[in-house]
Amino acid sequence: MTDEKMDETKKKTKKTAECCGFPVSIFFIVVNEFCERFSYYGMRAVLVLYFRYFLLWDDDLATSIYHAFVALCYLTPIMGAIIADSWLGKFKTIIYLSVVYAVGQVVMAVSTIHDITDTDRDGTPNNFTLHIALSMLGLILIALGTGGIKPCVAAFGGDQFQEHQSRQLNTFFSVFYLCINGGSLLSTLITPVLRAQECGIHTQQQCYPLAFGVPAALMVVSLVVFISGSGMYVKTDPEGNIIWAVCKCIGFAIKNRFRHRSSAHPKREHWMDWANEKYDKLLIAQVKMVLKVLFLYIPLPMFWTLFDQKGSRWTLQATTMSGDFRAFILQPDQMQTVNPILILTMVPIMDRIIFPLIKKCGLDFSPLKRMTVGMLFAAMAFVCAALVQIEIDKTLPDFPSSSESQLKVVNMFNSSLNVTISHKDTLLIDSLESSAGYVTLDHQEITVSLNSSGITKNFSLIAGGRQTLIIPSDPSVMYLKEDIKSKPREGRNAVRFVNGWTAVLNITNLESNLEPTVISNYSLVAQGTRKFVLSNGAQSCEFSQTFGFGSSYTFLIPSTLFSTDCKSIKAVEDIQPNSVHMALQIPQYFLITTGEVLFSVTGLQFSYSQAPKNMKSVLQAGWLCTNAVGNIIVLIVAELGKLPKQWAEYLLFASLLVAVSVIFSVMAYFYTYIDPAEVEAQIRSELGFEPEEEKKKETLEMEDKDKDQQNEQEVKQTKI
Ligand SMILES: C[C@H](N)C(=O)N[C@@H](CCCCN)C(=O)O
Repeated sequence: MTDEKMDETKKKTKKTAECCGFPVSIFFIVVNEFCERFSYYGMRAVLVLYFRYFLLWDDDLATSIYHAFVALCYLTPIMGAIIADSWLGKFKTIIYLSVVYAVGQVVMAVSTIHDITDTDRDGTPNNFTLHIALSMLGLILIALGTGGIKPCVAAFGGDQFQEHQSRQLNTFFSVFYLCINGGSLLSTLITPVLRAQECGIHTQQQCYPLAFGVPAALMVVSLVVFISGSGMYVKTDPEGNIIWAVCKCIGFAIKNRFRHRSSAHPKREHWMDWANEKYDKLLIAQVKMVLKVLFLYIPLPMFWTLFDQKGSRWTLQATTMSGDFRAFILQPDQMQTVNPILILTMVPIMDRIIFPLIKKCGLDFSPLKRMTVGMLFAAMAFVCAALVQIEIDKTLPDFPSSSESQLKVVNMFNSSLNVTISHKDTLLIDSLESSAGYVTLDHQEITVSLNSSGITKNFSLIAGGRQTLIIPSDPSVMYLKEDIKSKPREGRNAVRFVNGWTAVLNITNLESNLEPTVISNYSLVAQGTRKFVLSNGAQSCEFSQTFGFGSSYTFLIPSTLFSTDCKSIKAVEDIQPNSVHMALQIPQYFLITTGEVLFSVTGLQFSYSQAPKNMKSVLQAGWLCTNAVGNIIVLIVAELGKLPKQWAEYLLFASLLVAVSVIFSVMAYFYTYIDPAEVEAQIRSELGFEPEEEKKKETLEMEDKDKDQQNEQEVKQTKI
C-alpha cells in the first residue's frame, strides 16, 4: 500500500467526538448552513424592491440585475470547487470565502443607507452613483462567497462521517436540506417586515439598512459558528483538481480527433477514445459517464429561468396586489415564504406517500420522468401567473399613452361650475367635487372655459402625463398640477391635499405648511387606518382614512374646515387601491414548488447516482451551472424581449418550458441508467487493477498493522 493511501485511510479512521451516533462537528455545520441561507435568502427577498424603489430602476432593469446576480451566485461554485480541491482544502476555502461573503453583506447594507448621500435631506439619495457602486461591489463579493462555499459545505459535512455511519450521513443530508429551507423561511418572513419599517437620521424612509443589515449580521454569526467547531472537524487535504483534469482530458480528445481527421485514421467507438494516447482508460470511462449526464443537462436551464422569477417578476407582481389577510398584512416580498413552507411539507409527503403510492400502482416514475413532470408543473405555474396578471391588468387605471394627456378637474369654488375643455367636453362639477375620473385628450394645447363666469384660459398639457386642474375660490387663477401616472411604490398610498381654507395649514405627514388655494405634493402612507391632524395656530381637527394598497387620493379641504371638525373634507380617489388579492398567487407558488421537488431534488439525486465517486463535484458544478444559465436567459428576455404585456411574457416562458420539456423527455427516453461503481469495477478488472474488495482487505490489514504498532508502542512505554 502506498503512503498516500495509508494517509487517506488514517484520516478516515480519525476518531471524532460523537453524540447519538453523529459526529458532534456536524452540529456546527448545520447551524452554519442555517445562518448562511438566512443571510442569502433574506438579502435576496428584498433585493428587487431595493433596485426598484431605492435605486429607482424600472421593472426590467431591476429584474435583469437581480438575475445577473443570481447567475453569478451559481457560476462561482466552479471557482470554489477548484480552490478547495486543488489548493486550500474545503475547511480553509469555507473560512476565507465566508469572510469575503460577510464583507459583501456589510457593504451591501451600507449602500442602502440613504442618509450617507442625502445632503439636502429630502429623503432621497443625492449621489446614486455611489449607492449603485457600493451595492454592485457588495453583490459581487456576496456572489463570490455564497457560490464559492456552496459546493464545499455539504461535502465538508459528508467528510465528517465514517464508513460505518452511512445511515447517519443520510439523516445529515435531510437535516441539512431542512436547515436550508428553515433559514430561507425565517428570513423571507423577517427581512420584508424590517424593510417595511421606517428609519433614517434626517428623514424616515423604508428601512433597507435594517433589512440588509440583519442578513449581514447572520453571515458573521455563521462564520463564527463555523470557526467555533474548528477543533472538531475532520479536515481532508485537497484531493487534486478533478474539474481541471476532466477539462484537460476532453480538450486532448478533441485536439487529437482534429489532428487525425483524415479518413486514413480508423474511427473510434466514442470520440472520447481519442484521449487513449495520453489518459488511462478508467479516467476516459469516467469522463464518458459524466458527459452523458452533462448532455442531458442542456435543456435544464429553462426550468431555472422560470423558477428563479419568484424573487423578481412575481415579487413585483405582488406589489400590485392586496396583502390584507384580515388576521395579518402580508408584504409583497413575504409571498416568497410560501416556497420554503411548501418545500418543508411537500418533500416528506412526496417521499413517504406519493412516490411509494405511484410505485405500488406499478407505474414507472423514474428520476428523468419526474424531472420532465417537474418542468410541466413549472410551466403551469407560469400560466397561472399570466391569468393572475390579466386579472390585475383589468383593475389598473388606463394611464395615457405617450401621445395622449389626461385631465381631471377639481372645483374648490363655492358653487357648481360648467367646465368646457377645448369647446368640446363639458363637465358639470359641484362645489368641493372633482370630475368623474380623468378625461383623455389626444392633443396638448387646450382652452378651459368656465361657462357661468365667462372665464377662459389656455393651458399646455404634458404629453403622456396626468394632470389635475384646480379651480380655487377665485376661478380666474385656476392652475394645473401634475399627477402620478403609475401605482405608488411598494404598495403604499399617495396622498395630497388642496387647501380651500382661508389661511395656512399645518398637516401631519406633509413636509411643509400648506398655503391657501395651493395643492400639496404627494406624500406616501402605508396600508391601514391613518390619522391626519390639520392645525392653524389655536385651531385644529383630525380625520382618519383607511387605505388599502397602491391607491392615490386628493383630499379637498373646504373653507368650513374647523366649523365642521374636519368632517367636511372630501376624499377624491385618483387611483383605486389594489383589489386582486395576493392569495391568488398561492396556486402558482404551489405549482412551482411541486415542480421544484420533482425537478430539483430528483435532479440532484440523479446526478449523484450517475456520477463516478471521484467526479461528483464535476456534476455538482455542472448542475449549478444550469441554474446560472437559466438566470442569464431571464435577463436576455427581460432586456431584449420587452413584451408590451407582462402576462404575454409569462405565457412565452411557459410555452418555452413546455417545448424544452418535450425535448428533454426525448433525450431521457434514450438515456440508460448505469451503476458507475459497476462500470468502474469492470474497467478495473479489464485493466488488471486491484478490485475494490482487495482494496478493502488491504485497508483492514493496514488498520490491524497500525493497531499492532500501537500496542507494541504501549507495551514499550509501560516497560519504560
Ligand atoms: C429554499 C429553496 N427551496 C431551496 O431548497 N434551495 C436550495 C436549493 C437551490 C436550488 C437551486 N436554485 C438551496 O441550496 O438554497
